[in-house]
Amino acid sequence: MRLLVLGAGKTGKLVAEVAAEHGHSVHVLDATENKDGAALTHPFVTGFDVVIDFTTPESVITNMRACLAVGAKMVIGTTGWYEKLADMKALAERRGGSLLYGTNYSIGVQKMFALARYFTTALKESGYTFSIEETHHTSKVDAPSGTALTLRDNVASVLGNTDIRIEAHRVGDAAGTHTLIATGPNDRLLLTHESTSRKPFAEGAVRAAEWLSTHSGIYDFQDVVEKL
Ligand SMILES: NC(=O)C1=CN([C@@H]2O[C@H](COP(=O)(O)OP(=O)(O)OC[C@H]3O[C@@H](n4cnc5c(N)ncnc54)[C@H](OP(=O)(O)O)[C@@H]3O)[C@@H](O)[C@H]2O)C=CC1
Ligand SMILES: O=C(O)C1=N[C@H](C(=O)O)C[C@H](O)C1
Repeated sequence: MRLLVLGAGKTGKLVAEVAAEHGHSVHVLDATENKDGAALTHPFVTGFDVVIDFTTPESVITNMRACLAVGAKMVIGTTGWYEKLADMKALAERRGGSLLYGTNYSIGVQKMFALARYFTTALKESGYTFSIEETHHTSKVDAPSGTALTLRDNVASVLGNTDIRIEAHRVGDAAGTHTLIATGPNDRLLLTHESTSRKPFAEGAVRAAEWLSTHSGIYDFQDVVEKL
C-alpha cells in the first residue's frame, strides 16, 4: 500500500515506522513541507492509497478539506476537531472520499470502552455517580482528550444522560492515562487504562489504514475495530 503520513511528531513518526515494518511504501510530510496544506495538490494526493493524519486540531481540517475533496481515503488520529465532524462527513460524501476517525487507536483503550459500558451497567442502579480523569503530556493542545470524550459517550449511552464530569491533567511526557470513577456514599470503583508506550496508537492506525484501503465510506474506529 502507498501511504501518506501527515505529521512527523511523536505519533506520526511511529506510524511511519510501523507502516514500513508492515511492508508499506511510506511518504511523510512535516509541518514545513505541508504548511497550510500546500503539498496536498490533486495529483500528489491521488498517488496514495490512504492518508493518515496525526497533526493538530487546526491543520487536520485544512488537510481533510484538501484530501477528501479529491476523493482520498483518510485515517484521522488527530483529536480536538470534532465540532467540524458533520462538515467533514458531508464533504467526504459529496466528493466520494472515505473517512475513518478515532480518538484512540490503541486496542487496549477500545477494550476499555466496552468494559466501561459493562462497569456503568453494573453500578448505575446502586446509587453511584460517574466521572472521568485523564492525564497527558504537557504539550497536548486539546483538553479534555478525545479519548475522555469517547469514554463519556460510552458511559452516557448506558446512563441516558451526559452528566459526567471530566478532569484533565497535564504532566511531564505522560503518553495517556484514562480513569472512569464510580463514586458511592462509602466507596469508589476505578477502571483505568494507562498507555506505557505510544506504539499501540501507531499499530492501530496502520491496521485501520490497511482495512480502509479495501473499504469505502465513513467510519468511527470503535465501530470497525472488531473487524480489523
Ligand atoms: N487517535 C489516537 O490514537 C491518538 C491521537 N493523537 C492525536 O494526534 C495528534 C498529534 O499528536 P502528537 O503526535 O502527540 O503531537 P506532536 O505535536 O508530537 O505532532 C504533531 C506534528 O504535526 C505537525 N504538523 C502541524 N501541522 C502540520 C501540517 N499542516 N502538515 C504536516 N505536519 C503538521 C507538527 O509540526 P510543528 O510542531 O512543527 O507544528 C508536529 O510535528 C494530537 O491531536 C493527538 O491528540 C495522539 C496519539 C494517539
Ligand atoms: O495527545 C495525545 O498524546 C493523545 N491523544 C489522544 C486523545 O486525545 O485521546 C489519544 C491518546 O490518549 C494520546
